[in-house]
Amino acid sequence: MIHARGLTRRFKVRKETVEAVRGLDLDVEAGQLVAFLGPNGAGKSTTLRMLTSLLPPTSGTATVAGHDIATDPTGVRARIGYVGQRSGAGDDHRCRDELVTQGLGYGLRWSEARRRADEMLDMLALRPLARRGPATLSGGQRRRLDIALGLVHRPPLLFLDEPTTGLDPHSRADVWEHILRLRAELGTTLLLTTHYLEEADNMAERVVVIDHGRVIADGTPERLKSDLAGDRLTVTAHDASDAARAAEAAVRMAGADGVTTDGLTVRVRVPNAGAAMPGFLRSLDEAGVKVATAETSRPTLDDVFLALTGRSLRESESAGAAA
Ligand SMILES: Nc1ncnc2c1ncn2[C@@H]1O[C@H](COP(=O)(O)OP(=O)(O)OP(=O)(O)O)[C@@H](O)[C@H]1O
Repeated sequence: MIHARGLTRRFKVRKETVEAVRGLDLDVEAGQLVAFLGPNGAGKSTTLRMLTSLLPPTSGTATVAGHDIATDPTGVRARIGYVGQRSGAGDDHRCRDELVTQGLGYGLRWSEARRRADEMLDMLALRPLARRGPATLSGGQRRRLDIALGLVHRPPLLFLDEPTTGLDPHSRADVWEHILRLRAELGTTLLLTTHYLEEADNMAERVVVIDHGRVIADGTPERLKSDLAGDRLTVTAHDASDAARAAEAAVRMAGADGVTTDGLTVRVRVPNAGAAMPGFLRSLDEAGVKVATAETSRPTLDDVFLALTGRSLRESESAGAAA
């Protein structure tokens, strides 16, 4: 559905050149739900805008839904939906009229445009709001209307740029429920961007991590976490000498990696925490180490980002927000 090679975009800002996307390769098969995850300014939106043919690449090539973004942008646009960060709905028309107008814009006949508009209103639970103007909708309802507008011509591929940013947790869950239902019912291939680690982890079957315009990791959330971050065992020792001996025992443990001590707390990365903990506790007991608490933890996608970049995605986000 998407095949991109060496996709690159530079911007000239005064005398400086910003390399927004650097040599991106990407293949997305039909039916996948792919999340682009990365901090502010990583190049996620720029990539989406190139793949949707809204922005020409500086170099590189891509075919999207079988059409070349450079030589056949019209062919690309007819086969995709794009929901940008800013709402595409105007404020002058009622929701249903917006949808019908959008359908007509895609070359549908009147009767077909009306039928599709009604179908989308039902699918995104907007029917009770059909006669309202977009300006009167809540953030979550408006996002659902944007998604309906992106889907009115039934594209096989839908791009969503931060579909849930700025929404409260309830509305985010609601938008997700609709996205997942659309996918199940229409089989739409979905490529979306998000800042929310938990969303990418829970909802996407494939996460493409982007940083400084490059893909730095690509895989299922489970795979990324086990390959790049690993599970963790954490024990809190009774006193400093116990902590030192616990750290020594951790270093000797088979498969252990990255032992750190913080006061009385010793942390160690292992491939499978559940399997490793009983043996670790036995070795501590044999060494006469007194343990106050012991716990296992699974890594998050933030641990993956940290392992890859040395930065936390959450910290990069707040730094970006403050900038
Ligand atoms: N039109 C433009 N002119 C100049 N620089 C731009 C332009 N569009 C994007 N950039 C720069 O390119 C880089 C990537 O921006 P982009 O919007 O793709 O990032 P992003 O990952 O989508 O970030 P966010 O999560 O904040 O939306 C940033 O440094 C940004 O400032």
